Amino acid sequence: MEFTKGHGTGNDFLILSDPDGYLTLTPERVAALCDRRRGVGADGVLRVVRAAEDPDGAGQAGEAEWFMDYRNADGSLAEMCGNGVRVFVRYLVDTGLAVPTRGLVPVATRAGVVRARLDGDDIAVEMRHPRLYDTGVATLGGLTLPGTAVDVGNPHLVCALPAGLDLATLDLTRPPGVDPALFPAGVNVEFTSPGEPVDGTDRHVLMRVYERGSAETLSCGTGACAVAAVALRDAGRRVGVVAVDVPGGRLTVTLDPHACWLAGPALLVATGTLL
Ligand SMILES: N[C@@H](CCC[C@H](N)C(=O)O)C(=O)O
Repeated sequence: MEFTKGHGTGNDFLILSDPDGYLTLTPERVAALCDRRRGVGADGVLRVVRAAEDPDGAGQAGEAEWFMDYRNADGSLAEMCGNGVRVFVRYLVDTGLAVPTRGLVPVATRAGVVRARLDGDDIAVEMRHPRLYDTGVATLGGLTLPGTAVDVGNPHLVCALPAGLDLATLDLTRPPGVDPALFPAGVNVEFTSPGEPVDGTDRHVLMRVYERGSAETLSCGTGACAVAAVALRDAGRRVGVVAVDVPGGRLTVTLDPHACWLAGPALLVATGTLL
């Protein structure tokens, strides 16, 4: 079977084309493919299937031809992946599977239909509006960090570091502790520090993330949306443009009362054959 490798700000994906939905992807198979020593290596798998041919996508087939079947590196399913959608759309357009209509490409996901717009190397996607719904804490080493629970289609806990604690010093080789009663299905945990002002933006945030099902990654698009919403809330705002710097580069999140746009580079880098 052929595969394509792509990434968005270093959040990397193995893309498998399965238009008619014949492929059975077990969690074990996904984990083996994503293994960085024994497999191809990736933070997750994007299976490209016609929405009508997948039970999770069929209800959206009237709005989007293609369904993003996203799996984390450990084989678990996730509802949404912001960088994944952007790379998915790059694949659809580059392979001719989709042609933008009025500049937009719709994609069905487990969190509903989202729409993406192409702009050179960048792809922007209109995500679900982040919903800040609770408070929680993450524990890491000896630290207990208060945070905000945010729903972006998938769950997040955004924790601002206290002044003086350097983001780079966090040990994210192990999962942060969280309250399982607040996050029964697990959670992606973002750690943030304020960044220097960036022209054309209202806020600048530095972020590292420990992703549910994939461990620390170089970037997380839904995480950036969650972080942007919390940064604006903390500034007493509901709308604005936020630059979110992740270890893999920069994402820009634009929030208005009705929409949340996530923008950044999305690139395909290789194709190959699975043996
Ligand atoms: N990296 C993704 C998020 C992928 C899913 C996440 N690990 C989860 O389980 O919710 C992004 O760019 O949003």
